[in-house]
Amino acid sequence: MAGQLVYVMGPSGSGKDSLLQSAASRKGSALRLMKRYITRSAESEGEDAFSLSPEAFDAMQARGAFAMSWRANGLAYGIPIELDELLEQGHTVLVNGSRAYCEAAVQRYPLALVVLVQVDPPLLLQRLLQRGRESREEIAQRLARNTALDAAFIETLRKQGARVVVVDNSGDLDTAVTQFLHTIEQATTLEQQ
Ligand SMILES: Nc1ncnc2c1ncn2[C@@H]1O[C@H](COP(=O)(O)OP(=O)(O)OP(=O)(O)O)[C@@H](O)[C@H]1O
Ligand SMILES: O=P(O)(O)OC[C@H]1O[C@H](OP(=O)(O)O)[C@H](O)[C@@H]1O
Repeated sequence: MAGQLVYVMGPSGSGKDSLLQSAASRKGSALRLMKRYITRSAESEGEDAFSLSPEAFDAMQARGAFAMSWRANGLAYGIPIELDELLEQGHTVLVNGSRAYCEAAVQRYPLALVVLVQVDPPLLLQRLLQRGRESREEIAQRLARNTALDAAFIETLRKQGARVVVVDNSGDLDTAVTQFLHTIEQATTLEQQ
């Protein structure tokens, strides 16, 4: 595949969606952002995703409509198979991924650039509460997930040969977007050498 997959992951509330939306909409950006299928009601605040029922999700999965899919936080997530077409065409494509699915993603796309978005832990809770998409109990469950998905797994990924970089989003979003874009530019330049 001639294109570059950029697989972005990180704790809930770390700013993956904000970062991806801002990066893809920066003036002159040629980046493509995959719109996800999520079994979440369309009324929920948040990213621009296709919302569907669990039954419809299963049917799509069965007919091979997803390039990648996973379940987390009581929801199912799917990345449309059109991802492969965009990569074949040579595009740089951004995907909002899951840490738990990362190893499988790298197995399927060994040249993927994996970006871990991090935020100082006290800020995470604050941002999730301010966003107000989940109940307090759901937020607590999302934070508890971080203990199991401790950043130590990054080392395991690197040992397996994956390209993993960290972007800190504890400051203002614009700074993180600039760092993110710089990282992608560097990775794609290196790839072409
Ligand atoms: N740098 C930032 N400074 C202040 N607020 C931010 C920053 N980045 C993101 N936010 C806010 O933090 C909240 C969480 O961000 P966002 O929804 O992008 O995170 P996420 O990683 O996509 O979360 P999830 O995985 O749960 O969907 C949002 O309300 C967003 O506006
Ligand atoms: O915890 P891990 O496995 O990294 O990610 C789980 C999933 O949860 C988040 O989605 P959202 O908060 O429902 O939009 C992520 O984007 C990911 O898809």
